[in-house]
Amino acid sequence: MIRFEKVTKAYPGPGKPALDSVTVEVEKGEFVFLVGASGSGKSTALRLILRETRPSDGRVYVAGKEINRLAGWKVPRLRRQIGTVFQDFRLLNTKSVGENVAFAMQVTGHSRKEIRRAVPETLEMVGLQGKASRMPDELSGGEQQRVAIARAVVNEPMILIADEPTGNLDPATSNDIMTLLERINAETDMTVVMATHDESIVDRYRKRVIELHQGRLVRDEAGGGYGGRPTTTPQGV
Ligand SMILES: Nc1ncnc2c1ncn2[C@@H]1O[C@H](COP(=O)(O)OP(=O)(O)OP(=O)(O)O)[C@@H](O)[C@H]1O
Repeated sequence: MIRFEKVTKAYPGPGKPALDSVTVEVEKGEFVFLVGASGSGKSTALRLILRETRPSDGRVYVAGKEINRLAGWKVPRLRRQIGTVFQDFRLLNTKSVGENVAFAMQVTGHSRKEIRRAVPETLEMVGLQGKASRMPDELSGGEQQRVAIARAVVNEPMILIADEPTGNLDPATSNDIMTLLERINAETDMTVVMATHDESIVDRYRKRVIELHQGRLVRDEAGGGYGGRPTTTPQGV
């Protein structure tokens, strides 16, 4: 579903590349934690998947397409296949909960009938039934993140990218959000890539762990915890 082949990303200016010859593959339906210290290249990897930036070298494939070769007009179609969730929720604060979720369907050209059906269904799936007319600032952080997740999945993307989704939440609420992400992954077979610093989450949920260190892939371990041992053969080559 996602494949990096010797991907290097160097931003302009001096210093090491943000990603340095990373080769890794994530299959459809997997749930993967992407870990590493601040500056290790996690956000860069996620931005490459979304084609918000392009590799300096190597190839990035998403759903069988090499995204660097994708024509500009096809990028919106690629992005429609990818739902995104962030630490800071990024809701539209002037729109209600229901409108936030509906908006994601409006911009992708769904009919009003489809939207009327899917929005309540999705809000129920994330545990927000009855809250469609609330405004985001009337919700707790955990509830706001549920709205963001509903918005990310309402168009049934193939991939869900979550960049520190529990970063602003207390431990109990973080666990609720993890339970929800796990359920979405299990029930829909959506591929989930979650960048996180949250050691307790990584240790508790025991997913595949991909670890970056200064732009290099140093660990790729099924069911690994946060502090597993780096592999001695970076890139697995
Ligand atoms: N737009 C940019 N221009 C120049 N350098 C950048 C840019 N974005 C990131 N970098 C650099 O690339 C490296 C990797 O950054 P990146 O944001 O991918 O790391 P990260 O692991 O996501 O960090 P964090 O956990 O703090 O979000 C860092 O050295 C960073 O300073």
